[in-house]
Amino acid sequence: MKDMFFRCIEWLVNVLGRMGVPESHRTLTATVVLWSAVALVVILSFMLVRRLRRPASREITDKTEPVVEEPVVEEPVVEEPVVEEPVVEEPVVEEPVVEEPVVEEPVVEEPVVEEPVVEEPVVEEPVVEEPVVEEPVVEEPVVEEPVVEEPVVEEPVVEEPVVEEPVSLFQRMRTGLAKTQASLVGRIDALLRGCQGVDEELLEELEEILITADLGMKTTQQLIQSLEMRLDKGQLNDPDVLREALKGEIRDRLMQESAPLDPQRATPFVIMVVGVNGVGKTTTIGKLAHQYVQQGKKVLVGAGDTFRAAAAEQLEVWGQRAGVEVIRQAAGSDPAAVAFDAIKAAQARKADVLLLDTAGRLHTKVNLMEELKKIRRVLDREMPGAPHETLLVVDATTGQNALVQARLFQEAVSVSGLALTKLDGTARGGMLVAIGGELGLPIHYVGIGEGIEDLRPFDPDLFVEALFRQDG
Ligand SMILES: Nc1nc2c(ncn2[C@@H]2O[C@H](COP(=O)(O)OP(=O)(O)OP(=O)(O)O)[C@@H](O)[C@H]2O)c(=O)[nH]1
Repeated sequence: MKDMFFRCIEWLVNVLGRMGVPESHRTLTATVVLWSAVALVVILSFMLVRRLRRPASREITDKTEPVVEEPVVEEPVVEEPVVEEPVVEEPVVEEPVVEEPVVEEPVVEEPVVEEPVVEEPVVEEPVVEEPVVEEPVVEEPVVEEPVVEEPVVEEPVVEEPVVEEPVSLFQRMRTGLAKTQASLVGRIDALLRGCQGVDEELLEELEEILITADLGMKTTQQLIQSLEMRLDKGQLNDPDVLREALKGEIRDRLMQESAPLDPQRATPFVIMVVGVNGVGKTTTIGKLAHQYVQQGKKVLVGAGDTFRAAAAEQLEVWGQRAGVEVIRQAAGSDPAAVAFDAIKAAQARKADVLLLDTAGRLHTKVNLMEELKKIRRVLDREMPGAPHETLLVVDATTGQNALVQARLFQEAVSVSGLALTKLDGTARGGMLVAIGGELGLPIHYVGIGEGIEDLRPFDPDLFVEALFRQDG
């Protein structure tokens, strides 16, 4: 065996020599080749043996009959005693290994030629994004069912005619005259209540009540004299008759003097408005302007109160409310000059009515009265007969002082009529009768509030009824 091995080596060395392998490498190469061949033979043999053995085993497997699993009858397991046989260990005869001398030949390392790695370019296929085809959302139309509103059958509101006048005016008068009613009529009723008849003594007590209720001395005496005459004639035998007679006398006094303003008398119809500070002149002019505009008249307003700075502005406000033009000059200018401008403008613009405001500073009454006289002269010069009305505005809550004021203005500018303001307040109705009785002046208007509509023609009947009302 050994010889055969060395002979093979020799043979291989020769073959390698013929192949041109250098001598120094031949033996080693031959040894390696031979051992490799031996190893290859051994491996092939082993594989051949395994291949030959496999079919037999497969056949056995194929021929295996199906296992019929019989019911397992579990018999009692009789455990037999395990007789452990003694293991006879055979002596291992180790053959002596003959180590052959290893001839180490220098290893010639062949240069490793590394082949260049050719990296194939990665061709990135373009990602073709398929377009997302969004299916259109077909919104189904919301079919709103029509709300069938049942027709609201509004029953016709049958507005009953509200008879505002004279009811509301009467109510306001009643409220405004409550104080007078208590101090005058209330006391008269208390006096007459227990009386069986009417005599001089009763009339004297009545006289006292009238004087203290703002009717003034002169008016009171006139009234008592008239009642005494009736008593003498035997017409006053009952307290109720006396009450009705007094009521009639007061109404007559108010009625006698009352006369409506008549703007038809002249064009322009000039109304000069006078009165002391704060009685309601400007407000009354605004309300009057509104009334005339409502009647379809062309109205102009002259701001003759140049003394109080804010007076003209206040009048402008009322002018705007009523929709009329206001003729004015700077504060402090001559009121007569304003009167001149105003009447000229009224004539030029063919106004139907000219309302002229004036100052009301009573503390400089001499100057005031002179000023008012001058205004009158200017107006009369520009339009003979003007002013056609000189309206004295009196605050109904003033009492006896109103009578004093009225006398003053009457003397200076010959007042032709009255406008009684604030009758919706705590008016002193007795004073009204006094002014009418003593000065013989008609009461044209009453103011029953601060609104533009709150000016009413004076109605003596209504006034007396409100004053002499009996509660309950
Ligand atoms: N309750 C009530 N108030 C009134 C009435 N008339 C006027 N007034 C108020 O009285 C106040 C004075 O009114 P004005 O019109 O400014 O008085 P005036 O006389 O012009 O005053 P001067 O410009 O200072 O001279 C205001 O507050 C008005 O609103 C009325 O009839 N009833």
